[in-house]
Amino acid sequence: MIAAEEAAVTLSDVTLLAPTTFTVLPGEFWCVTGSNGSGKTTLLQTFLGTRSLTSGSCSVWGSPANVRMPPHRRAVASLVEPVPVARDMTLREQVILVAASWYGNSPATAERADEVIERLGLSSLGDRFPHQVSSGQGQLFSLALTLVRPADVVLLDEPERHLDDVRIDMLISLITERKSTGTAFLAATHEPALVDACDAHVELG
Ligand SMILES: Nc1ncnc2c1ncn2[C@@H]1O[C@H](COP(=O)(O)OP(=O)(O)OP(=O)(O)O)[C@@H](O)[C@H]1O
Repeated sequence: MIAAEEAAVTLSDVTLLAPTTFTVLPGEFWCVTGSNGSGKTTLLQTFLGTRSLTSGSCSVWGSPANVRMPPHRRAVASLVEPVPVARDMTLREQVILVAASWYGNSPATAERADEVIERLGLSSLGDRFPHQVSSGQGQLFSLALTLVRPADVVLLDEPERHLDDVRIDMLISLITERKSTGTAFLAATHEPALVDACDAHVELG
């Protein structure tokens, strides 16, 4: 489903991503590991299509990753760059809005959004505004906005950011359930629990 073939990024004489090759199949959860500065975010950006490769290739469903192409944007959900949020809408309203933009505005869509909110432990905070939650709760909100939409591939950059062990377990169980429906996950992480839960990982650096 997603494949890197000798994918590399250099800027002048700086190596952002050394040549990297791997393939993630539908329904697989892969982690990208490696020390700080080893190129994990850069790799996710190349699959997102926001960072150009200097050699090799990164493809989604056999096509080069290109954020300008609607089929690519439809296939790929991501929490790599900060997710834009509205200050004047509650968390629940925003998750429903994203779900409705993909599934249409219906009671079933609201139920779908509520389920993601509940699975990420945010039910009691649904009526709050983004500036009224903690850093970890804000991270869960960003994950809810990312996971509520359909996607063939989900790219996550350090999804464990600000989360405690209980919330990391919640995230793992949501990923595990979603991958069983065929969605592929690629997560850059420093979190051992995520690496333990994944099907395979690629180590950079
Ligand atoms: N715009 C840039 N110009 C030059 N070098 C850059 C630029 N952006 C990133 N780098 C360098 O590219 C390398 C890879 O950065 P990247 O953010 O992909 O690493 P990372 O593995 O995600 O790190 P971390 O674990 O700290 O998040 C780093 O050495 C970084 O300093």
